[in-house]
Amino acid sequence: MPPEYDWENFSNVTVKRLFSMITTLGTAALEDEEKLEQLNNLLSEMEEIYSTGQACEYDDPKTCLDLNPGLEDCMADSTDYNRLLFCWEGWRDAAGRRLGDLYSQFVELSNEAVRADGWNDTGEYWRSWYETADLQQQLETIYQDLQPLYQNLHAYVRRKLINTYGAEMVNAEGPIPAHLLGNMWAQTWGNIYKLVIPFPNKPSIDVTDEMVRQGYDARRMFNLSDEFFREMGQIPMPGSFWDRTMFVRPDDREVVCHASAWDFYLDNDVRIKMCTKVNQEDLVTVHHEMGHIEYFLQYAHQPLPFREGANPGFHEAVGDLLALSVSTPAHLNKVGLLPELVDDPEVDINFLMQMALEKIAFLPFGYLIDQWRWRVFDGSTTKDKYNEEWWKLRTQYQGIVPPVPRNPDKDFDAGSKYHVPANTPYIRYFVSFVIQFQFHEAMCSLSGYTGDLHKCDASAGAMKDVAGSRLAEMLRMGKSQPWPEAFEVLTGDREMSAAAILQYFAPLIDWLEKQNENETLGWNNGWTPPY
Ligand SMILES: C[C@H](NC(=O)O)C(=O)O
Ligand SMILES: [Zn+2]
Repeated sequence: MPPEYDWENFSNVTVKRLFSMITTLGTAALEDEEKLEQLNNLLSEMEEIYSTGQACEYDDPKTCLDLNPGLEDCMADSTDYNRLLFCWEGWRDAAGRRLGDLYSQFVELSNEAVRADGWNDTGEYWRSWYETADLQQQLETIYQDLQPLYQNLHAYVRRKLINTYGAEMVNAEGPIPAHLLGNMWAQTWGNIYKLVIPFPNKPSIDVTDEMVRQGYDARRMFNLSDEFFREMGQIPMPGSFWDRTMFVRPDDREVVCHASAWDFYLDNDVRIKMCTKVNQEDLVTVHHEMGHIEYFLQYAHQPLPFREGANPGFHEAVGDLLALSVSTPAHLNKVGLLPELVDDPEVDINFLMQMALEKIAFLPFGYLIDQWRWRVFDGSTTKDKYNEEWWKLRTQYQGIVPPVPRNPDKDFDAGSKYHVPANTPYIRYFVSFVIQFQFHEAMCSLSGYTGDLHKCDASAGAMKDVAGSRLAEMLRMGKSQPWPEAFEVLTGDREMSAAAILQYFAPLIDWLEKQNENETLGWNNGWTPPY
């Protein structure tokens, strides 16, 4: 059927862009009603399994732990090798194993649906949102630029874990057992800061204890974030946000506790759903989710197809960007969460280590999830190879290994990570972790700040209003133009680059290189811990 409008030949760029977006249907292109229903049923069944999964000891129901808070707290707080192993393996038995068959059925239907929309496979459709022909090459180049820093952090942390768990369980030249990094997926390592802190005798920069001491609750954490967005000249959270947001895990029903932000595209109805815990990690997550809400509010005036991030990485970067200012010891001191502020290079290194455990540790994880998924969608990774390929990438990029043998027929470890059963693309977080430092560098210089990038609190700059209004200008554009146009409004650049994140961590890189003089950088993929 010829198109009613010959929109591809329209001269008005904006109307042409609108048509191009409106005519892109994605999985909604699947005309077979029954198959579309099956696709959606598979998604809700996978979400149900993920949100109710539990690990129990000896099948004793009194010992059962949910992912949030029980199993995540186990991974965050325990330093008992075998207890960590119980939580790590228990979650994968409860969630991952039960999702393998459903996921492969989902892949087939998702591909059939996007092919009806003219895409080769779902991965190609997802990558199209970046409007960047050489996206994969650009990301690989940036990853290569960052790998030396990651390998230095990995070698340093590995040495510290040998000190904690012994050379039997952690090998000085091998990959690290995946359950020892303080997180269910080893994606951020902030929870083992206590094991790796460079200068333990210096004043703490972790504010969790102070938050608890001051009686912080979820709502106060959200208020602190909202106040910072206002201070930076952004749009305050609307009244309905405070009435309709889910701040904490309810005790009367099962919910998906993975934090999320929602745009109802109507009357400024925007909400967050989060099972907030009172700690520094969740204070950053509150800013992350509120960053999504801010973007929703800033582009609400745009025509519907433009009410998206300039690319998905932008949406993930907004909240983290502001959290980079909030997380500085100077800002935490200003809001009364850090009693004493000392100007001491060793405290700086402690701070940069804490940030690196969140931001550098994450980079290979953020990069590999969709490397795995794109190959599943394009068919080069077949179902029988799902788990083998998953661990090949996890060891190759992250330098970790499973602490117990994996059963290729039963285990589906990719399914133990929310975004796979929830079908949320993941490369957006790798993009975000790179561009948020380019945004931060721009905000800092626009605000008139001239010191070290890692010490910058943009809200302290004499010209913070200039920085805030430039950020708002970028956010207001939504997806009305290709992302380099929006990128240029705030940064003056048009390309992603690792330069800003490397500049932020420069003092730590020097320090780590000295620490690692006698360490092996990297790992031999073949080593496994004693089972
Ligand atoms: C980094 C990613 N953040 C998010 O989902 O909001 C995650 O938690 O895995
Ligand atoms: Zn997010």
